[in-house]
Amino acid sequence: MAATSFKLNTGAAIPSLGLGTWKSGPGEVKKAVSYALSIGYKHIDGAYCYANEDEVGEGLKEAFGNGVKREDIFVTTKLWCTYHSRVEENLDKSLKSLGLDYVDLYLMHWPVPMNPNGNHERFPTLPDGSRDLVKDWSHTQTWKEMEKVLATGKVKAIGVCNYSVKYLEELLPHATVVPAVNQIENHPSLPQQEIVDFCKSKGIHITAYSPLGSTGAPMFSAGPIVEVAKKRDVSPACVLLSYHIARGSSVLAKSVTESRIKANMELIKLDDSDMKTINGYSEDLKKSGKLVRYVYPAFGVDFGFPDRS
Ligand SMILES: NC(=O)C1=CN([C@@H]2O[C@H](COP(=O)(O)OP(=O)(O)OC[C@H]3O[C@@H](n4cnc5c(N)ncnc54)[C@H](OP(=O)(O)O)[C@@H]3O)[C@@H](O)[C@H]2O)C=CC1
Ligand SMILES: O=C[C@H](O)[C@@H](O)[C@@H](O)[C@H](O)C(=O)O
Repeated sequence: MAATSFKLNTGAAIPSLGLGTWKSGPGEVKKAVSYALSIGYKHIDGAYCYANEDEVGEGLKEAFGNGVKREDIFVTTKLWCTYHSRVEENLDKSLKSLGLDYVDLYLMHWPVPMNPNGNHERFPTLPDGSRDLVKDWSHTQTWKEMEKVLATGKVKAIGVCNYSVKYLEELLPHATVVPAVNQIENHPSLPQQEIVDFCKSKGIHITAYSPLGSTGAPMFSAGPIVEVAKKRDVSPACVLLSYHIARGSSVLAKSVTESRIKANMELIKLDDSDMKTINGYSEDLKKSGKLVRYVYPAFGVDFGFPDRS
């Protein structure tokens, strides 16, 4: 059986599988959250930036009304870029929307501060259309603010997203608290082995996002995924999600479709031969410079990922 949870450096357990909520639209996400929790999901991943936390909160409320206990589930949300110097303020907004008094994990969404007083609350731009970034505030300062909210008890653990080895090497000398999690894009077309290994060596747990290749699940048709799925008599989704559990990572899958939310709960223990097939595919893409990164927002910043500057 595949592991159902992993231990964080805080001592808490993070469930292996979480329901993603990015791009889960109005009228969809309440139902998705409530349904997922009713069939046994234990982890909901949200973010202030997704602009749907009110409805995620309605889904949580419905689930609690149906007997799900707060202490039995794990809720993650994220600090948005326009709030890097106002961490507690952004956290309080998320908690209010979610209807919670704490989250289990609070993540810095991207290591890039954006103008808190710009022309848009979430996505401020300059006259040339580029993102309005703050140049005199560093992500290491943001981390110190994240550490402060840990002391309030409103978050049980803090972590980061979208951190390359380069950015982690900048952060760690300033950190009193080592991030519990680094949430990164991860799938066989973007294995990010160097970050996975680095995080392991520092006790930072990896959570994989966009495991299906994000919108439309394009990873389903990758040859070796289909091959392993046929061999194991499971779906491509099952292979793509189970791949992370085999690597010691947790994984987030987004869906607003009940049948898919349910299907994505099927996780198996991939064996060495399955992993060899998948890793061979990743190696070939790496050698030929064909790794695929589906999520790379237009910050105009080099995040230090070897596949993309
Ligand atoms: N920290 C960060 O910067 C980021 C975090 N994330 C988090 O990770 C989560 C997952 O990543 P995301 O990018 O959403 O993409 P996923 O890789 O989870 O793919 C989601 C897409 O796959 C479809 N899908 C899901 N399950 C199935 C299935 N069994 N069969 C067929 N299609 C399926 C969904 O369709 P449908 O919904 O229509 O059913 C949707 O179009 C996010 O929702 C978010 O919570 C994601 C990106 C960045
Ligand atoms: O979590 C999902 C992604 O990181 C998403 O929040 C960003 O891609 C955002 O839409 C942006 O454009 O910066």
